Amino acid sequence: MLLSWTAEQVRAAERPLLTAGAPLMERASFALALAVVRILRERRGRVRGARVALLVGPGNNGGDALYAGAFLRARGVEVTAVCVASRLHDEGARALVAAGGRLLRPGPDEPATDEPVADEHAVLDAALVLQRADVVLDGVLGTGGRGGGLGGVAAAVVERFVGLVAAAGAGPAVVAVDVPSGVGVDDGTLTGTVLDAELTVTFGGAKPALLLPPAAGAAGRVEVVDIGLDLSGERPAVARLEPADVAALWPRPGTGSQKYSRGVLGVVAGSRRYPGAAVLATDAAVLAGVGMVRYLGAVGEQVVAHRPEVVLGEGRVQAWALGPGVPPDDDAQRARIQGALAGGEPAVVDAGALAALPERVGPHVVLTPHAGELATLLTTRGVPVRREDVEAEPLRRAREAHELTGATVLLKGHVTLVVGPDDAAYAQADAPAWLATAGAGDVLAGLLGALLAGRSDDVHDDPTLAAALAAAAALVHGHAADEASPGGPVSALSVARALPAAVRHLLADPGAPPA
Ligand SMILES: NC(=O)C1=CN([C@@H]2O[C@H](COP(=O)(O)OP(=O)(O)OC[C@H]3O[C@@H](n4cnc5c(N)ncnc54)[C@H](O)[C@@H]3O)[C@@H](O)[C@H]2O)[C@@H](O)CC1
Ligand SMILES: [K+]
Repeated sequence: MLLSWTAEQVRAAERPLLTAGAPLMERASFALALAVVRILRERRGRVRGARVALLVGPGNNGGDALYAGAFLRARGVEVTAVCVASRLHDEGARALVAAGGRLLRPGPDEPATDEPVADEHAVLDAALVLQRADVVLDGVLGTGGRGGGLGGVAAAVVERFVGLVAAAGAGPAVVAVDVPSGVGVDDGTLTGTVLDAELTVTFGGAKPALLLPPAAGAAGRVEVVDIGLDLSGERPAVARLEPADVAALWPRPGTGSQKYSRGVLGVVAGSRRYPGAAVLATDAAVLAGVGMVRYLGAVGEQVVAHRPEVVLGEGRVQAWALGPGVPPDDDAQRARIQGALAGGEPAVVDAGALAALPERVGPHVVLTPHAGELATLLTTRGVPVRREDVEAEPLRRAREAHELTGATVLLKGHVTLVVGPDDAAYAQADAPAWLATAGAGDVLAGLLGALLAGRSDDVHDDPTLAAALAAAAALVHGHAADEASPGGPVSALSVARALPAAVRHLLADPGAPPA
């Protein structure tokens, strides 16, 4: 499991070590320099003679960059620090200069003030230094950053640099120091000017912004460096499940299992207008390995024609998948959905079922909206927001929906967020971009329903488990898409078809990357 901690949690963990004189910055900057050395070797074969530019802000984040620069000088790298704040980490700057590095000061502003930048030429010179480098280290702001992007000289230099790179069609590798400077470290917001990184080297533990959309998109690959912090007593702010975690969560049949003990999923989905949603949801549930699927709705014939395993009509179930392909004006389905939710079994509430959600439910109910549906849900509950607001602050909005409804909330997106009770938050980045296709959500609803049915008793005992299962479903969904069509276009039906292989691979060798 990849875990992340807030800026404050990391600061608190640093404190006792700093008091005891532990060389945290030395550890951080040495690891940072090694990461740069690896990139230089990959990019140009040798380290000596390479050019590295540092973007340096006023605090310890800049200090990390400056010390890393000094280490790189010792390996024969030409290092120039572009200092974009009036303050500077003095010892770091002295170490760099003593090692033969160069300091460039394009202007006097603080990194995020909106004051106009005086000297266009100095800004261009600084941007050219960055553009001509093999690697740029972004050390303007780290955990001390307040979000909202860069300002002042920092923004001017970064914008100019990005323009030069775009015009040239290629540029240096950008490595973010701890986090991309200017992101909302704890909430993952991404506004204003932020330099996109290819790699983020982060210290002591990942920060939420490195997992959460939209900021995670600016972080690139994330490398966590152990600098000796003890965060074991802290509750992580945001987690990301990895294959081994999913293997541990997945219900496996034993020799004594039969279809009822393995879980029966009730599916209320589809309509004459959208029969495919019922087919996809039931297909995914069957193929995810649930004991049995019961279908309730108007298109049973089509469902059974596609999946003869499905049973039609009412009966006992251990969990529900509700809503795919159900239009808001379908009173019969709406009544079934409300009846299902009143029964208290774990349930997935998707698409058309979101409008039938009672005022309050428990966390055993998992909502699976996309950003637009979450905006509608919040608006109807007195928090008027638009889709763009949800996309800008997905964690905050998913939390609001959890607080307003009581449900576990899975917010679909390129990175899927899951929010549940006790501040649980997961950010799963398993889905290839190709998975943004019609019907993919219906497959996820059936898949998650199967998982809830298989672990229904455990969810009753501990409703907080629903959030972990929802995150696991997001991971399996992404792996199935990769399995169905590695690196290429994928249809929802082929994702469902790939579920058995995806699950089999996860259970057999959870350490292996997806096919
Ligand atoms: N404390 C330590 O010993 C260690 C700190 N580390 C590094 O130190 C970083 C944190 O350092 P700092 O706490 O000095 O903070 P930063 O270096 O992130 O930021 C420096 C200062 O910039 C100012 N600032 C923040 N947002 C601003 C804005 N929007 N406009 C203008 N000014 C703004 C604040 O006064 C802030 O303290 C970490 O991200 C990490 O890179 C690492 O070296 C590990 C050890
Ligand atoms: K940074």
